[in-house]
Amino acid sequence: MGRSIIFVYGIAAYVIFLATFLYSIGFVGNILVPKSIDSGVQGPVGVSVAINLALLSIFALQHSVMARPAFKRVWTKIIPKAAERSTYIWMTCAALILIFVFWQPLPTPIWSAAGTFAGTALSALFWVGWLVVLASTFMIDHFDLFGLKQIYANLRTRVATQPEFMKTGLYRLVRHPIMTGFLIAFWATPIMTVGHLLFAVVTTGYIVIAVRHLEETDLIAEIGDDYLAYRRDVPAFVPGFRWGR
Ligand SMILES: C[S@@+](CC[C@H](N)C(=O)[O-])C[C@H]1O[C@@H](n2cnc3c(N)ncnc32)[C@H](O)[C@@H]1O
Repeated sequence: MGRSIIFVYGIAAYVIFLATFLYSIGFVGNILVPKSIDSGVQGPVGVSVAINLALLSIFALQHSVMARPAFKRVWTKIIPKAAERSTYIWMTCAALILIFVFWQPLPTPIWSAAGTFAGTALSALFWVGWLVVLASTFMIDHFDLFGLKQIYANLRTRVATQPEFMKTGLYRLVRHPIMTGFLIAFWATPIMTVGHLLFAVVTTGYIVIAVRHLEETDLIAEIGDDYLAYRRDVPAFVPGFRWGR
């Protein structure tokens, strides 16, 4: 691939990511989008649960495999190194779009606080969650995380520098603020349906397992004692809450 083609490919990945990110907010929050987590007609419960679990598994598999250093080493023998992160973003968006299109609604409410103070507070918390996600991406390295740094450096015949290990800002409070933001956004809803609960439970399980057993294993291998000390001192997801260490 020529440098300009890689650049356009990476910019397109970022644009698609922005659209997918915005759609995710609407999908989880049942806001504005034509197809959301609770919209549509319910089918047989067993079939709906099986389809939804399959969709979430595809996302988890894509995310877990493509982010591993060993996979990247092999993968970048096939595709240009500068396009690796953008390709990861393309595939992440594809997995998310599959969820948006094929998700089966299970709209029976578990709790309903709409129109109450608690409901308003949960709606506000939902937005706080997404804001925490976005802000945290800028605290590590937003442009590296979404491949723009790599494609720009490549365009200028350079190699992008590695992002620094971050321990300040929200990363001083918790080790995984992006995931904390997602957890808040997925659970804070004025109306919790069976489908939404399935989504929240499965994504929470995946986040906890993947972060501890995959991402942190890679970070310890890469950073070593500095990360181990950070892990000792800073909780995983909830500020001041030691259980999440
Ligand atoms: C999707 S981000 C999630 C980061 C973190 N788990 C969170 O929830 O905020 C994954 C990337 O962040 C990087 N990362 C995780 N913790 C970091 C830190 N403290 N400083 C810099 N990069 C970090 C990982 O190496 C990985 O490439």
